[in-house]
Amino acid sequence: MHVVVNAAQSVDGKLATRRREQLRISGAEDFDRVDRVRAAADAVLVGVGTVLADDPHLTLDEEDRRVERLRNGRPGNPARVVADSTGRTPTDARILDDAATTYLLVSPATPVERREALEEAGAEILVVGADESGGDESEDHESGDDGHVDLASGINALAARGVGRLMVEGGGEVIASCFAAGLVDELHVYVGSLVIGGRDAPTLADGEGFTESFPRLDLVGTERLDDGIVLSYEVAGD
Ligand SMILES: NC(=O)C1=CN([C@@H]2O[C@H](COP(=O)(O)OP(=O)(O)OC[C@H]3O[C@@H](n4cnc5c(N)ncnc54)[C@H](O)[C@@H]3O)[C@@H](O)[C@H]2O)C=CC1
Ligand SMILES: Nc1nc(O)c(N)c(N[C@@H]2O[C@H](COP(=O)(O)O)[C@@H](O)[C@H]2O)n1
Repeated sequence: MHVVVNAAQSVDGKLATRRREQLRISGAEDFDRVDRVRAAADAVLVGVGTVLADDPHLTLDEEDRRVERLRNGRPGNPARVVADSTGRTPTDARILDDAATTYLLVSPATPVERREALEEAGAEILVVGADESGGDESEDHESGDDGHVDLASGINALAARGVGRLMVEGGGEVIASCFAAGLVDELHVYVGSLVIGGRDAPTLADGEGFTESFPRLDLVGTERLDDGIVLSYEVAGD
């Protein structure tokens, strides 16, 4: 599995405001680049925090790209995936419409009735184990969260369904977990020319943070878009 993380942040590393409301950090040129990255992916993954905050659709904006995928025997849109330990995705979330397959990675703690309601709403439920290493409930900022799914197992389940290239769009908790589990191959960060500030605002990699064995990156590209810059990295080998 090849995992590509993409996010837009302010100069001070924030993905959104402390109110966790969606914020336009980049502009039209960068959204077109994001659409290209999505078009190359078999699936796009976000955390349920992003679903609750942004209600994203996670489909392609450009019809030409959808047509090209169909011509190549692929679904018009990449599949959508939510890391959603206890099935908190609302049944009327935009990602549950029929524009693409939507997988919810839930833990065994998700009640059966909740799983059935989400399936009824259009989701394919993949039950994967809980992450033993992360997800300290006591530190989970007012999220009502109760544990994290094991993303490595989730990725294996996706691979078994034909996903070979996964784009991770956020938010900060899920990106941190991907790095902590050593799953990331590429990182693309759009740095917008603004300061958001706020110690409680989400950053590119939240979670517990590293005190050693920091993920090291090789800077492989820079591109000026809109009024900001895209930094492209590959994750360095050992
Ligand atoms: N600027 C950007 O590019 C983006 C910004 N955002 C912003 O990020 C914020 C949402 O980010 P977060 O609150 O960090 O939520 P998140 O989207 O990272 O979701 C975290 C939640 O996912 C669930 N989860 C299940 N398994 C997990 C695992 N293994 N690791 C981590 N989480 C797991 C937990 O319930 C956890 O609370 C919103 O304000 C949104 O607007 C989100 C995506 C992109
Ligand atoms: N790349 C990027 N630039 C910004 O300025 C942003 N605010 C975001 N946010 C994320 O993009 C997703 C929106 O998806 P849809 O347009 O609904 O398909 C969502 O995950 C936002 O958090 N990204």
